[in-house]
Amino acid sequence: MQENDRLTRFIIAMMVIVQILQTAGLFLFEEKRIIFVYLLVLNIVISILLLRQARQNQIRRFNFIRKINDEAENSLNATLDNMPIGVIRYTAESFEPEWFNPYVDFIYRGNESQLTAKTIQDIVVRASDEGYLAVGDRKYSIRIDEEKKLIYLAEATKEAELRGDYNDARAVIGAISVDNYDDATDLLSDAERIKINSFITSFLEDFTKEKNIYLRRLNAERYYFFSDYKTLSFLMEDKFSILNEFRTLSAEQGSPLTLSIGVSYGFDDFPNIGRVSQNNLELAQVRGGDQVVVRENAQNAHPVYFGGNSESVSQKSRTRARAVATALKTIMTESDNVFIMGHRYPDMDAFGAGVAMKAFANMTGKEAFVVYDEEQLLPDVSRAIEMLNQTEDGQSHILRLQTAKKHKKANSLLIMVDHSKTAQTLNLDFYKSFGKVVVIDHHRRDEDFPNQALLSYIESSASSASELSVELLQFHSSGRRWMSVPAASVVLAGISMDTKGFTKSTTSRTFEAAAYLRSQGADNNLIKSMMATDFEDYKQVNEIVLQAEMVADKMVLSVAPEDKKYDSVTTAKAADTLIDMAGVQAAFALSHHPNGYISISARSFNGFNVQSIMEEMGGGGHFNSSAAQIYEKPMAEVKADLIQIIKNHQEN
Ligand SMILES: Nc1ncnc2c1ncn2[C@@H]1O[C@H](COP(=O)(O)O[C@H]2[C@@H](O)[C@H](n3cnc4c(N)ncnc43)O[C@@H]2COP(=O)(O)O)[C@@H](O)[C@H]1O
Ligand SMILES: [Mn+2]
Repeated sequence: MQENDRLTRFIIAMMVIVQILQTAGLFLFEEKRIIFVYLLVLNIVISILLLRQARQNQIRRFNFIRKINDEAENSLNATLDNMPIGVIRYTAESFEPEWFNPYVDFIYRGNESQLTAKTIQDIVVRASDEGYLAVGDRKYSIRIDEEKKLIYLAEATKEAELRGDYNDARAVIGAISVDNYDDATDLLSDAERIKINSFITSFLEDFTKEKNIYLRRLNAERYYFFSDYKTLSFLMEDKFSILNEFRTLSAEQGSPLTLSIGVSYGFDDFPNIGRVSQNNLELAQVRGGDQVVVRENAQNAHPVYFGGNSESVSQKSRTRARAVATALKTIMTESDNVFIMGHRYPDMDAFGAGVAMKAFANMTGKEAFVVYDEEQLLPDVSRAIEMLNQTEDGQSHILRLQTAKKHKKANSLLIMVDHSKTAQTLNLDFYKSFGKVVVIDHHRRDEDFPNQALLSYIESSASSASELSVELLQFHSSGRRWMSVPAASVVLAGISMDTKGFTKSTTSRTFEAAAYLRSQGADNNLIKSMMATDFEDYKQVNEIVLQAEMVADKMVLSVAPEDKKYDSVTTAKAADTLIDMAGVQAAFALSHHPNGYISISARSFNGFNVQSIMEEMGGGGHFNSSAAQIYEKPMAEVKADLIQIIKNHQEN
């Protein structure tokens, strides 16, 4: 601005001088030639002066801009050097640090962690999770300039603490149920019952008091608690060791009590947090009890399981069976007809439960059909169908899928037996065509549960789905005998298969169900001929058994010859055979299945949990009898993975 003023003033002064000199020239010189020369010289001098002045101005301006630039650069460097924000530039491909300011040095000075490509990759990942970078006891917020590959780190220890406090303050509601309370106290004297009640109450009160948790007793077997997420995270880190303590102490008291706990948490909507905790409790119970299920009150939140380290305790209560039988009668009465379907490749238990539920529907006055698929028939079930087909009722009501579809009406009811995962159902399209579904199962409930289920009777402590179905039959008010001798025999064969001839997973209820079926005419000879093993099948089972090797302490594993394929029953029978051998606590049989996957059957006894091992392999099942199907992996890799998981379980 000053430069411009100076130039303007200089030009005005020059013009005034030129004007004066020209006027003076005109008066002084008379001859035109002299005047011309005079004016020419004057113009040249003036132009030279003007040009000099303009040049000087330009130099001055350049110097001024350079000075400003130098000052700006110095102050930027000073800012980068001194500002309390870390700036890191990294390479696009390898995340190597390329340049960083002194504050980054300050962040890492005296700390074990160093700025490496790995650290930078972690920082970039954390930034997308809206997380903080922790270095020593300080935390830094992260901003990333993706385009310029720049990371900005600003001290945010306080902010992170506040955010942590905010999350830690989330409300937690829990529901606790004492498993097996009715059965454990049924035959006790009043004094003994009071002793057990006082043990439960004082155990839970001591525990919650120590952890600063609010506890409320609803009745002898049901409690609720209220806390915050900080306390819950301690309990989760501790893997809810309260389960083990309670189980051990109650065993010392002489009663087989365990706890099931459902927990949920969130910021608001307390009624829903309470509802989710209640659902989680039910999930813990149907998974077999002695466990905790934690799930946040948020859409798509997944449940986290703790415990489940003891075999299912008998939780079935007659009250529940009666209530389910009553509700089922109502649902059936409101339906046009009833279809019953087992899992894929239904076994004798699935088929037996189907036959029993058909009898239940008939007792309710409804027509019912047991559905099978010719492409998915096991030999024993095939023999059972043949036997039932010899009766007129069997011919018309044990139906192939295609025929069953013709009988289906808009208001038909589907009963899923011996499974609760939709992915395992005999035919997914047929299942999807029903608006009303009831589930009767003895497997632990998991995700992939039918969302149109009106009612479920799931008891993982029951020996079989056939046992559960018979229990419902017993609570049907109609006293008439509804089952033919072959039908009662098929149902008893179902219980017999899942209990390996009444030698495993039996309770007094199993024998009550068997006695009921005998009273309906179940015939041992029919059962034996249905369940007989073919000679060829027997040889195949032995082929697998002969490959057995001990892979860890009391752990036997057998891989079937790889050039042959075996159905899942053969593999299951091989595992059944191996678990009966002396010194074996868990047995695993692996084979190539005709459907292209590798099937694993796992069996155990004496408190070893094969369910969690199979869950890690992507399958599931029961504590003592589980399986998995592995796709697109070579046998050697599946075997190595399995051995590693077995060893990890043994170490823990
Ligand atoms: N992917 C899975 N997810 C969850 N649970 C699974 C999965 N795959 C299997 N399971 C369950 O695991 C157990 C054990 O299965 P398994 O295949 O090893 O054994 C079942 C049958 O193959 C077997 N079986 C059928 N007929 C006979 C027979 N005549 N003799 C001997 N064994 C036979 O018995 C098991 C049936 O068990 P159930 O369905 O629980 O009644 C199993 O629970 C799968 O559902
Ligand atoms: Mn079963």
